Amino acid sequence: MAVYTDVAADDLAAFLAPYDLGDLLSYKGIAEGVENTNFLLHTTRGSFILTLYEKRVAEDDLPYFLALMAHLAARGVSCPQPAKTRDGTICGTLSGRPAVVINFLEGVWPRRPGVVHCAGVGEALARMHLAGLDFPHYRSNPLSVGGWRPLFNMAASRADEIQPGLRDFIAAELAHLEGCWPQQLPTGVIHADLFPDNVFFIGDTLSGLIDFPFACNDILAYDVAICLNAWCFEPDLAFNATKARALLSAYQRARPLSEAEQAALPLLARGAAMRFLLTRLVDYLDVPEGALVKPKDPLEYVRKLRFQQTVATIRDYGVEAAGAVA
Ligand SMILES: Nc1ncnc2c1ncn2[C@@H]1O[C@H](COP(=O)(O)OP(=O)(O)O)[C@@H](O)[C@H]1O
Ligand SMILES: N[C@@H](CCOP(=O)(O)O)C(=O)O
Repeated sequence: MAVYTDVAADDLAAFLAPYDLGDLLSYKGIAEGVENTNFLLHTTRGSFILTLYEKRVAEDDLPYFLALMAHLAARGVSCPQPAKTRDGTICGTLSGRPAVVINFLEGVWPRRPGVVHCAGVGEALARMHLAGLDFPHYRSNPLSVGGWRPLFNMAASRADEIQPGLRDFIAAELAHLEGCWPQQLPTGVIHADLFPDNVFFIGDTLSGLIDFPFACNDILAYDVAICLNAWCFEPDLAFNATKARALLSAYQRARPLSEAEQAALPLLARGAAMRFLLTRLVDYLDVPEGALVKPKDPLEYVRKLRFQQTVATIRDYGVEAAGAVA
């Protein structure tokens, strides 16, 4: 359960008073997510999600992704919308944290993503990338290649507690990635955390995307690589080429990848695996006292990274190269 910050009922009632969200009937901490504190609110006007932003979200970044959610929704990408107070304010402060109320999105995230879900997320990701092309704001990605060494430095001295040799493994891979990270690929707005728990479905139909605090401007194909890692491995961490084909084909039907993007995909997937390995490692080694959270397993991403190191071309994902989109 991700609840880092407690909220007293009186404080919540005072926080909600300037909104037109009805009277608060109940609220409870949400047993999912690892980054921020989330509560499900029931009011006389319906259900809402209250998010208190924690350590990885700077208050200055909130306007970017709150505006992005409105921009995407206006272009047909289903995602929650922030509630406004009667004077038009979106973000407030609650229990000392920046806090926002968003509407409740119907659907459930797939606990065991199948091929149909991979196709759904591939298409939705491409549509999100296209919808973001005219988004007028810019936020660099603090968790791209330049942000990985500071994370490594935070965890390096204790990495071998998780797995002997992990420190040297990461050090070598990080040096490699820093030396050849691509600079010329198409960029735009990326979600940067589009894992299965951030994509809702009703039946087999995708109903919406949530959780935009990592959204930023970065290499579009890097977002595809994040999804390959998050969606196309089995619980035993075997790579599933059928799922990768479904995800990449659906993506490319909406937004074909250039030859350069296709060629870079294995490298981007190594970087994407490194990014989540590092944040998981840092979080695993430093769970805040009293926090209700189940940290995610860094070793899952060591295994995924080791797989991606064996991939030479997009064909190794079971996908035909440029032009031949299934
Ligand atoms: N708009 C929403 N509608 C319905 N449920 C939501 C919504 N936003 C978040 N949730 C629920 O809260 C959980 C955690 O949200 P998430 O945004 O992933 O957390 P975090 O901020 O920690 O990444 C989700 O898995 C989902 O169950
Ligand atoms: N997706 C990240 C963790 C952050 O995502 P959340 O949506 O679970 O808060 C990971 O798997 O490491």
